[in-house]
Amino acid sequence: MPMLADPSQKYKPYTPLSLPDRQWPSKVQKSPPIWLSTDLRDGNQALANPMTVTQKTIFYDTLVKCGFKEIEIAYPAASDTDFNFVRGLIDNGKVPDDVWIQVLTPAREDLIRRTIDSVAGAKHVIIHMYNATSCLFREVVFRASQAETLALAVKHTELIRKLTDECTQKHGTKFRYEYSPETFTQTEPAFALEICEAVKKAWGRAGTAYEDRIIFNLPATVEIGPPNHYADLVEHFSRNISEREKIYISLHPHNDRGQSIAAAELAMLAGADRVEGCLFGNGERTGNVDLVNLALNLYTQGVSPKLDFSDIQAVIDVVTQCNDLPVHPRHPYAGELVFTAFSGSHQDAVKKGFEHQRARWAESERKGEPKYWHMPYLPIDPADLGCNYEAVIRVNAQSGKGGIAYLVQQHLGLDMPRKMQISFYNVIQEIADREAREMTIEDITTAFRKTYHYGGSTYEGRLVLKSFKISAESSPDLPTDDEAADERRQFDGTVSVDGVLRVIRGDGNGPLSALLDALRSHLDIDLSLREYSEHAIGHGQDTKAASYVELVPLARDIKEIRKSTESWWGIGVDPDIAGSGLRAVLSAVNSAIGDRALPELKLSVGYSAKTGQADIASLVLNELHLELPRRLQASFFEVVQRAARETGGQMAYSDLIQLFRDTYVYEVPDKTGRFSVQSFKMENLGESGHKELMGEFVINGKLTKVVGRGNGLLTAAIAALNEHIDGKVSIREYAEHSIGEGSEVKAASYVELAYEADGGAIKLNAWGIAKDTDITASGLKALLNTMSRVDYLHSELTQKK
Ligand SMILES: CC(=O)SCCNC(=O)CCNC(=O)[C@H](O)C(C)(C)COP(=O)(O)OP(=O)(O)OC[C@H]1O[C@@H](n2cnc3c(N)ncnc32)[C@H](O)[C@@H]1OP(=O)(O)O
Ligand SMILES: CC(C)C(=O)C(=O)O
Repeated sequence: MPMLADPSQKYKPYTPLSLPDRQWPSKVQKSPPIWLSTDLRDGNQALANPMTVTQKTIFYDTLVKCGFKEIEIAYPAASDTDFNFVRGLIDNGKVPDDVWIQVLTPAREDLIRRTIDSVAGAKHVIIHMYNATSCLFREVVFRASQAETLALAVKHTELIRKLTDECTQKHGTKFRYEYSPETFTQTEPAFALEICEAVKKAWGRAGTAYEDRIIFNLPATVEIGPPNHYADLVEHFSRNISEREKIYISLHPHNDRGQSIAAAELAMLAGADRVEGCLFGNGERTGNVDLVNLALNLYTQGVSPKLDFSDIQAVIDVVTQCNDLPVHPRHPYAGELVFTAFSGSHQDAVKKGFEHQRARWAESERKGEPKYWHMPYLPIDPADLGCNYEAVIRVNAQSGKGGIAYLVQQHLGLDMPRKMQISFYNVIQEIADREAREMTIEDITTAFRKTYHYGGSTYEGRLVLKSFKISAESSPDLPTDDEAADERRQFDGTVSVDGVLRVIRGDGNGPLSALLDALRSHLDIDLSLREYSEHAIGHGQDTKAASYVELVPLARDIKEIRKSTESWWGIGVDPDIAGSGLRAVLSAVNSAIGDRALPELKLSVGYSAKTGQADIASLVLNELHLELPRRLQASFFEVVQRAARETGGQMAYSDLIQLFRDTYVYEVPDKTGRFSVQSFKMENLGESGHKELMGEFVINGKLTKVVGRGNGLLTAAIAALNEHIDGKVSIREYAEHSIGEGSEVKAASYVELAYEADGGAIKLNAWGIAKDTDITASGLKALLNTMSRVDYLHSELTQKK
């Protein structure tokens, strides 16, 4: 049968109440009502599978934990399960002193007696009796007149009064009474008042104290009209019932029209003191009013509801398991999706909202003012309900850059610049579109890591920064009288290129352009810097720098840089700001080069070959793991050039490494045996910070006891050495680094000595190298190795003379 063209022929509208002086529309709710949870009332829960005693107990515990002080725990006469549940709570002392348990009974003597038996011995009990009072029910269900209906209510109220008095005398149980003219909203308002007046009189002991007030519960048993109608009926009742001060007016809205929340809120303004309902709106048919929703509506108006949903998920878990009904994903406050923004514009607003709020709250804190929640699209702070912000922004093909950037910020701590956000958004869009699904946090962070080669060895690109030094010294290749040269920066570093270590160097206006210069000259990578930004991550000692760069194809000038349509973004994080910038450059470079072939490290060098100092240093690094200081690279380069010239051309790679070992007596026996360390020990000399070295060195081939003082090991050793050699040595440069990791780690030391003899007639510089598990020993050995080299060079010089 189709829907009717004229439904007025089938459905009658509600009958409005004439209440021209209604007060409720201009009132504002400033305090919470008394809450009554009716979740545990049998029948009202209307569950296909009523709860077991265990489930009811778990639910009850949750209600107590949330702060309910009045809980309708059963319709005890309905079943043994309910009766036993009530007894169990009482007998096991599970009812806190400040909680009133409520039990429901119809107006039938046998059921009333069993109901009161069920609660005997409890401390605080509300007996709730109901009979239907509307015209429809009177005619159809009870076939009773108004007078008979009233008499039924009065008679059973009197019975309850008698039985509860007896119970109080016998067991000390304190009783309150609640009466419901069921189907109140369909009952003639005057008759509802009349029957309640009669019930009040029959009860006979309503007083003004909380414990003495009679409760008139005015149910919208079936929601038949709009919320304003319910409010009118409640205000009419509230204004006309006698001894209002001895009464709590309670609401019991159902949700047949989907307006139970509005009905409850307006009826509270109309004078109600109390609300009955269920968590998340469970209940007969469309449910009872949702108490969580109502409470949190008050909360977001700045009114404490005196109910605690700080861990709302725990409450949802209990309720869904006990009711075996889900909470809808879009359910106010509780649904899985209610704090979630999928669409780009919402995400953008939320992200901006959080940023704005952070600043606003800092200002409020400074001024000692409240930190008000004021967020686009989020009426409540999810954190107040124990939810984190993880679900606030979820990403699918409809999401925008703002949301994605927010997630990257939340999960990786990285605050991408706006243009990079757009660039990364395109990456995510492409994946979301291709895979036609929601992108998880993991999808997004993994895509970020892969795109920018960020976050550990798994995501490394082809080029990885291993070590670097930025110096302000002007390059030997640059004219030293050029003033600009002094302001320039020089990059010396080691970069792994497709797994092979390369020593590269370059210079520029700053560290980043110096690195780009190095990449250009050593690896034919031609890129220019277009944008750079940075921010700190973390606090105190753990602070790191995050840098972001945008690179474009090599451009001649700023105009060309700006115009470029092609660009690559990179990110770098490092405790050192220069390090983070350099890493960001390499991150972008890795995207720019893709899988393009890069010039390989040349494997043969020679006088005529184009191999430079850095290439030779790279070979030494790959073979011996030694990161030669810049000046040692230059020195060894000269040695190589000379050797190549002497052999008339190219030099094999293995010969070059052997040449290095022999030159610096590195990991080969010193054939002359003229300088070495046999033993040594160091002592601190009081507070001066000076040290004394005592030891046995082989000096000029003789085992010699030595003693020397200095402000460190090397200066003390130099002092000792100078006592036993012709001429004098002093340290020109010292460098060290570790080789390997963990327990395998070793120290490599490099010493450059300046030597002077024959009253200045002989002057020479020499380098020495040593490796040891102990950093002190490696330094000392390097010094003595250098002495061997000095000795060798000296004798070479003397022979020439
Ligand atoms: C609106 C609500 O949610 S009220 C709560 C609903 N919850 C329940 O009903 C709990 C579960 N109910 C039950 O277990 C049973 O109904 C019982 C045990 C209470 C009673 O069972 P029965 O005696 O078999 O009666 P039955 O279930 O048929 O109830 C209908 C009878 O109760 C009468 N009745 C209904 N409501 C009331 C009332 N508030 N006061 C007095 N009598 C009532 C009806 O007029 C009818 O009487 P009749 O048999 O003389 O025509
Ligand atoms: C018993 C009454 C209060 C009831 O549940 C209703 O009318 O919905």
